[in-house]
Amino acid sequence: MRSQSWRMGPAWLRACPVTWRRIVGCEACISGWMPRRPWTENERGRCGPMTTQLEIDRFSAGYGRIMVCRDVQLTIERGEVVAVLGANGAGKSTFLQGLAGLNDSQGTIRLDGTSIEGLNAAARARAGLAFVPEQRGNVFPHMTVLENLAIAGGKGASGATRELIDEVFPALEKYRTRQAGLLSGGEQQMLAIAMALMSEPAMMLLDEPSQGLAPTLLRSIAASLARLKQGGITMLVAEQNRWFAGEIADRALLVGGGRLTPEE
Ligand SMILES: Nc1ncnc2c1ncn2[C@@H]1O[C@H](COP(=O)(O)OP(=O)(O)OP(=O)(O)O)[C@@H](O)[C@H]1O
Repeated sequence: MRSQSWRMGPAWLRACPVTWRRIVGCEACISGWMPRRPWTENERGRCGPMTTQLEIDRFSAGYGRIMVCRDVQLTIERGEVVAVLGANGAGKSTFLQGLAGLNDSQGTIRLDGTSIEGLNAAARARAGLAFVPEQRGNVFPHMTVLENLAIAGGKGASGATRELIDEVFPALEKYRTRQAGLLSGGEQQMLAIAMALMSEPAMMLLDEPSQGLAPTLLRSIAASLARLKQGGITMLVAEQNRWFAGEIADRALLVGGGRLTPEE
């Protein structure tokens, strides 16, 4: 959907200098999340530079010599949200973990035009690929919400990032001094996503964020991710829940038989 604001004003106003963003910007730049740079309309009608975020070519991922996903070719534009759908055991997690450098993989991966396939998981994370795993417990249970965020933030996230997290996950704001282990499963999932955001990643890889959530929390996390999408965050989301994927994704790919194919 094309943002209404793009239809306003003369063509020369279709830039996004920060001082004008509340007048002429689209939802993505109003969040303040996107970096300052010359803007153009991209294919999806959102405000943002027309740049490729992730490029994968002849990419395979698996365990030892067994490649679960084979010969994947995929391009994801900046600000795009792509869902990877498939049944249990189809290879969704293996694909995401392969991109994050957590299993055995081969092929080309370019993040913002820079090749990262030779890097280990920590270096890929530093390069801007934030992985949020499927299992709960990827928070430090004996530390408070604030301490978890501080650890994830390293040298310190920007004010805009902290504001975005507070806005998208108000429950975390409410429980900031509570131990993470005392949060509900859904709140721990929110914290895990917020921790990934604290590193201000170029792109997030989310492995089944809907898993095990009650319907109310499911809607809440879907709304949070949709808000992050409005903020221009690029995401690759492995999912089994088609409703959830449909709420947040621009397009979907199906995993099956070791291949990734566009969903019709
Ligand atoms: N560490 C591992 N070593 C060897 N094989 C594995 C390992 N982890 C997963 N597999 C196998 O890889 C295949 C794909 O598993 P994967 O977890 O990627 O599927 P999935 O689509 O994410 O499933 P689910 O939705 O149930 O999490 C399965 O056959 C699984 O048994």
